[in-house]
Amino acid sequence: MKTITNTNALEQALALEVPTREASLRRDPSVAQFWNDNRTLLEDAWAEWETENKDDLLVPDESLLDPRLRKAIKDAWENPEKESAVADLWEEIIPGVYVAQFFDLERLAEFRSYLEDVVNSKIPKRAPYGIQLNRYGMMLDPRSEGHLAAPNFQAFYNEMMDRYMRPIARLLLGTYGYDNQTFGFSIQYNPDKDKDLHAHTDASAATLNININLPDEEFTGSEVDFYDKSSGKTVQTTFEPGKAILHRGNVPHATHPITSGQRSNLVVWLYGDRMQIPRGSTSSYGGNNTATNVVSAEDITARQRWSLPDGPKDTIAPF
Ligand SMILES: O=C(O)CCC(=O)C(=O)O
Ligand SMILES: [Fe+2]
Repeated sequence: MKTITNTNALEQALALEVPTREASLRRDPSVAQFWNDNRTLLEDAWAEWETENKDDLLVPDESLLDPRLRKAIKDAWENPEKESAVADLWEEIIPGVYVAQFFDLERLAEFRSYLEDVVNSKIPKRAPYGIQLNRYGMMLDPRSEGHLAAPNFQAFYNEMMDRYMRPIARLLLGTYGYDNQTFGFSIQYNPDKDKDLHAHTDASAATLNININLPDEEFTGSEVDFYDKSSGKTVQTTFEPGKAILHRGNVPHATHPITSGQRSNLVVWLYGDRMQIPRGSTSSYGGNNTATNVVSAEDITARQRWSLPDGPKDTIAPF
């Protein structure tokens, strides 16, 4: 059997005519069609881009992450009974919302320059338009068309989701049973465009929102409010370089307008098969679900938390 490999996918991808922002915003059927029709071509183009530039491109991996977090995660995978050292790195600011250092500040500039290389590749990428379109963002998960399909990036993304986010969410938020599936995108706020995000909940069991601003990239405004349903209080958080917020998707949150500078974040989600999220969760966008088979968090062992889901990844994308 003859297999056809696309040897000039990169060239072809660069020649594509990308749907306009207007068409994307109005969810014109031609937009989804464009990304679907070109899925394989774009994936091939990313692979070709990576090979062609292998001498200059960073190979992103977990060495970009905070050393203390890395050590605690490594120890917990080796011996799940040591998982409390991971929990100790996260500060709970309200029920269901935690903060920790995620990226290593020493390495963040390298990762940002990698993302700049990604943008400069000019390979068409789809911006996230879940709740509002964020024109400088991109889709990270293979379930989303037009995603950042560079194989080395995908390896890093999977490592982040499988080795870090899922067991941490199980440990802190009790998501076991509702975290097999992954989703992710990046966003960038700036004062002229895409400056805020109105109040919403996520269609996720857990959301990990990681700031990737460099220490000299200051900004004002852009605080994120989280609403604590149990006390009726709102907690205001300000992102710092490399810091991550892990929250239950059902905690209502909203982003204040950014008033100067820019803020860049990676936002990644976990949820269950068929987009299930724990009972009682409702979401203002991206989902259609309520779950049935609630597993009590107390019945889950440390060994179960530090394990990979055995089912396949599905292909349904929230947006
Ligand atoms: O302003 C942001 O960083 C987005 C906040 C958000 O929607 C989230 O963390 O889910
Ligand atoms: Fe959100």
